[in-house]
Amino acid sequence: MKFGNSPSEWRHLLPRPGPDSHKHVRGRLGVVSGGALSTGAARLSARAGLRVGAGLVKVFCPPDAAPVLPPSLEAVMLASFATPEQLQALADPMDAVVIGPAAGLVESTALNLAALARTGAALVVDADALTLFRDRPEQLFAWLDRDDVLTPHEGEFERLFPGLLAAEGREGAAQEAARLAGAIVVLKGAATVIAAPDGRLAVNGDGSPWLATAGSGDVLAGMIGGLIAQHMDSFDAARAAVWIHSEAARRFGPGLISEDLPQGLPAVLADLLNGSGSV
Ligand SMILES: NC(=O)C1=CN([C@@H]2O[C@H](COP(=O)(O)OP(=O)(O)OC[C@H]3O[C@@H](n4cnc5c(N)ncnc54)[C@H](OP(=O)(O)O)[C@@H]3O)[C@@H](O)[C@H]2O)[C@@H](O)CC1
Ligand SMILES: Nc1ncnc2c1ncn2[C@@H]1O[C@H](COP(=O)(O)OP(=O)(O)O)[C@@H](O)[C@H]1O
Repeated sequence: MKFGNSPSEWRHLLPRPGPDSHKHVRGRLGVVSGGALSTGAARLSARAGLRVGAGLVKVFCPPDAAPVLPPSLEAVMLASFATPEQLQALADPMDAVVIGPAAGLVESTALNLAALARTGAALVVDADALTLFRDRPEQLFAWLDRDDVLTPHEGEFERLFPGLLAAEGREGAAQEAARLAGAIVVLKGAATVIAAPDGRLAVNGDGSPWLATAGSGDVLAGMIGGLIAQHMDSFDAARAAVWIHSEAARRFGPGLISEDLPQGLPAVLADLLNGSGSV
């Protein structure tokens, strides 16, 4: 079933806190950080997850990053892990976890992903956690559930699904990739295609070119994770996040850097939830 991606299709599904909500009820998001020199991407994801409404966001970092992160995290919580088993224990209470942004193209990233797959959390798999599996995509797919989300740009997509884009075009390739992976696939680009293994397909055709800046994909991964943590269906979370991300960039315009995106989200969300403004 093919959808467009106008807000009228999903705005009624956006989460909002009720009078009895507390932070744990609103949704818990985990974000796996890279090492001491690679923490920025996880910070972007975490901040975006909080801004999109997750009640609690925790960054999980390797021990060398633990002294680096606290000065740049305020509302975002922090926990360090030394082994995949420790990461699994930390992630177990989470509703969703983002892994991949600046995670490193090292085997520990694969082991960490396997550990997360043993938890009940839905996974958002991006960047290095995609590229790492370029020679063994079946291993990644075997660890995924149908509510997990892969967020490749075209380069990452080609690494996991060689030749599929050229053979099928963007929509067909995303659909086939979702079927092969058994998970939601968000094929990013000027037009972003969101495909589910059950055949649902949405095309977000009006992406903002101001998003062509380092780290904007890390923000999107955090937004998708933040909406899933709030118990939104993963396909709807992904297509809503893609639209909101692009709208925040469009409103900011020239000079946008990825740090600006999370702070642009409240105005877009307010217009969506209140049914006002330009949306
Ligand atoms: N704040 C931080 O800490 C940030 C940290 N980050 C982290 O840095 C790490 C490495 O990131 P990265 O950019 O080098 O890896 P990646 O995107 O695979 O590019 C490698 C090659 O792929 C290609 N390629 C790229 N995009 C493409 C596209 N859309 N469509 C098609 N092809 C595309 C392109 O090849 P070319 O076309 O130049 O031959 C490019 O040279 C990673 O861990 C990431 O998470 C970033 O998130 C930024 C913010
Ligand atoms: N020209 C463009 N028009 C619209 N959206 C774009 C354009 N270029 C990039 N984007 C969007 O910006 C984001 C870039 O993500 P990604 O390539 O993973 O960057 P990073 O790894 O630096 O975070 C994606 O959401 C993509 O759809």
